[in-house]
Order: sequence, then structure tokens, then C-alpha cells
Amino acid sequence: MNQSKEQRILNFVLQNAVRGDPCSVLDTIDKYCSQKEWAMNVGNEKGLILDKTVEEANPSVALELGTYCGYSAVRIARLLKAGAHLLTVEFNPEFAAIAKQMIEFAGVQDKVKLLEGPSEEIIPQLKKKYEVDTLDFVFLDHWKDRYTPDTILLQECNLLRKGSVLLADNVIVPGAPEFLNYIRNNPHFQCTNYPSHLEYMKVEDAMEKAVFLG
Ligand SMILES: O=C(NCCCCCn1ccc2cnccc21)c1cc(-c2ccc(F)cc2)cc(O)c1O
Ligand SMILES: [Mg+2]
Repeated sequence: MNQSKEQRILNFVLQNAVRGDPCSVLDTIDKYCSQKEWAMNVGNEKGLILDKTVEEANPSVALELGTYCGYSAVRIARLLKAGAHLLTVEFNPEFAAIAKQMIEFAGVQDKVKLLEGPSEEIIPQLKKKYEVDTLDFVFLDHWKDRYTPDTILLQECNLLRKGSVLLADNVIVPGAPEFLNYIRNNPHFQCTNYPSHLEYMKVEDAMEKAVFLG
């Protein structure tokens, strides 16, 4: 049975990156996806915006919605302080299996917990089942029409605190117009837009940061 694109990306990393070196894994994925097969990793240009946002938030507990091959999970986890951790949610079991191997190869597995399932089921379980108090940082990179309902769900589940930082990928392409309208008109959030480009393409995209004001 021929391999998936995601399996080809993982194999390229296993054969070309340095085990235990997160930056080498990120560079190797970016090399493969810019030269051989496009894939929906956040990429290096938007990745730098993600880096700066994570460093500024310096989270103890971070949540990612949309793991895919684990590129942004490795990207976030490599910046976390001692004792901090990332919970990353993936809906697709094949992608989750690839991401698990990617995260382990990068050597960040002690900082990352990969949760399989839909965000609308997992978010309500975070406090009791995953012992989360509140989330310091949330990266939204899953179904674009789930950004708004899941942001509402995070608030309903009391998972945000004054200063919690949300960062949303792809607010231009594929686009999350309803989310932008919701979050920019919500007095409980302070929003900032970061123009960029779609990963590995000369197509305009952007990220939106939203700080919860309590
Ligand atoms: O669709 C995107 N991502 C979401 C993938 C599916 C997520 C499913 N999923 C994961 C966790 C989870 C939890 N609960 C429910 C569902 C869940 C995406 C697409 C593009 C893109 C594609 C084609 C094109 F021509 C231009 C751009 C670029 C990106 O950067 C993207 O992120
Ligand atoms: Mg994305």
C-alpha cells in the first residue's frame, strides 16, 4: 500500500535530521515541504511569529488544536521552560501516529502530551481528566470553522485567565472570517494581526493574536 505524504515527511526527517535536535527537525520538514511536497505545517515565516508569541507568553501550560505532523508542537515545545508542557489535539489517527514519532525523534516528548479526538470533546475534559487549571497559551490551527466555537467553549470551561494568549493560524488562507469578526468585536479580547504568507507559498496569509482580558 503506497505511503501517505505525511509518512514521506516523517521518513525524510528520520533519515536526514539530527535525533534530539528540534531545530534540525523543523529545518528538515521545511526543506522537504518547500522543495518536494507542500504540506500544511505552519512553516518558518509564520513559525517565527509563533516563536515570538510563545516566548512573550512564556507559558506553563499550552494547548495546540491541530497537531498534524507535529511541526508546531516541536516548535512550541522547544521554547518551553523546565516543567512547562504542551497539550496538542489531533483528530486524525494517522496524523497523530506520525506526530508522535516526530515529537519523540525531536526529543521533546517529555514536554508534549498528544491527545486524540475532536476539540469539542477534549476541551471540556481538560480540567478534570488532564488536570489543567487554566491555559496560558492556545495555538488554533485546526478546522477554521471551529476557531470561534472552541474559543467560546474555552471560556465556558473557565480555561482562560486574564492574560491568556490565543494565536490563530490561517486567518486569511484558508481564512477564518467569522472568527476575526467574533474576536475583534469582543471586548474581552485585545487583538493584534500579523500579516505573513501561506507556508512555502507566495500567497498572503496572517496570524491573529488575541489576549484574554478576563
Ligand atoms: O485545514 C487546515 N488545517 C486544519 C486541518 C484539519 C484539522 C482537523 N483537526 C485537527 C485537530 C482537530 C480537533 N478537533 C477537530 C478537528 C481537528 C489548513 C489548511 C491550509 C491550506 C490548505 C490548502 C490550501 F490551498 C491552502 C491552505 C493551511 C493551513 O496552515 C492549515 O492549518
Ligand atoms: Mg495552519
